[in-house]
Amino acid sequence: MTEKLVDAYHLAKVYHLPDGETVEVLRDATCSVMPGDRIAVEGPSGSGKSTLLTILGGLVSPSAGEINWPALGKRTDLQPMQIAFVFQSPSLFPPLTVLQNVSLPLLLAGRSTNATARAERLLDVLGLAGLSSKLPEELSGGQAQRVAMARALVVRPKLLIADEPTGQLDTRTAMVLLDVVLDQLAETYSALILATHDGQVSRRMRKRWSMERGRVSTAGEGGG
Ligand SMILES: Nc1ncnc2c1ncn2[C@@H]1O[C@H](COP(=O)(O)OP(=O)(O)OP(=O)(O)O)[C@@H](O)[C@H]1O
Repeated sequence: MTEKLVDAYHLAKVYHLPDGETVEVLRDATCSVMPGDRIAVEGPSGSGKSTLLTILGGLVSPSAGEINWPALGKRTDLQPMQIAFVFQSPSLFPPLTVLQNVSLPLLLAGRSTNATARAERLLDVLGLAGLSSKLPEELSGGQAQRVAMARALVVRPKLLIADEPTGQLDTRTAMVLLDVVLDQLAETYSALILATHDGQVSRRMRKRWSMERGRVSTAGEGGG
């Protein structure tokens, strides 16, 4: 039987603000992710998409509920090789070149053999080879976003979690990026969870979850 990558029950996330107020930004979220899944998470700004993604990826603990990663192991086993993230604002290391940024996760994980060659190949398929020796400060927002995607893919993660990864891209570039990402993930039957406001991007996913004021509906699982 194929094991789930993520198995989450009745997740909630509550923040206690300095003024004493309590905000419940995630409520009763039950969902799971299987190998090979393609999931779009849609919903208005502030509905809780980023919160859900960081919890599913093990970066943030829920205030209530239960989450497990049956096929991946314990929370401490998840990063950097099993679950990779692309954050809303690209988080490249300023002093490192593009090529160094992309190969870094492999070096940190002790997989230095062929790290540079793998990073170069990914930059090439993403159409970014010409940027290899540039520093992050020399990149446009969209270029930085695509470099961050290369850095996430370089480890061949079992699950890629991407928070609005095409937000700064024109539609054509976004679609080309998505083609490459889906091809790369298909090689290892890896899953993708992607938060997006872009209907064209979300239509490329097989499943669609929608969020509204902290609640997630997975009714769109059959779609696409
Ligand atoms: N650390 C925090 N402390 C307090 N409130 C927070 C914190 N992080 C997020 N929130 C609140 O949680 C709610 C959900 O935020 P979240 O970033 O998950 O939404 P989102 O759907 O991803 O929004 P967007 O589409 O604008 O990125 C928002 O009201 C936000 O202000």
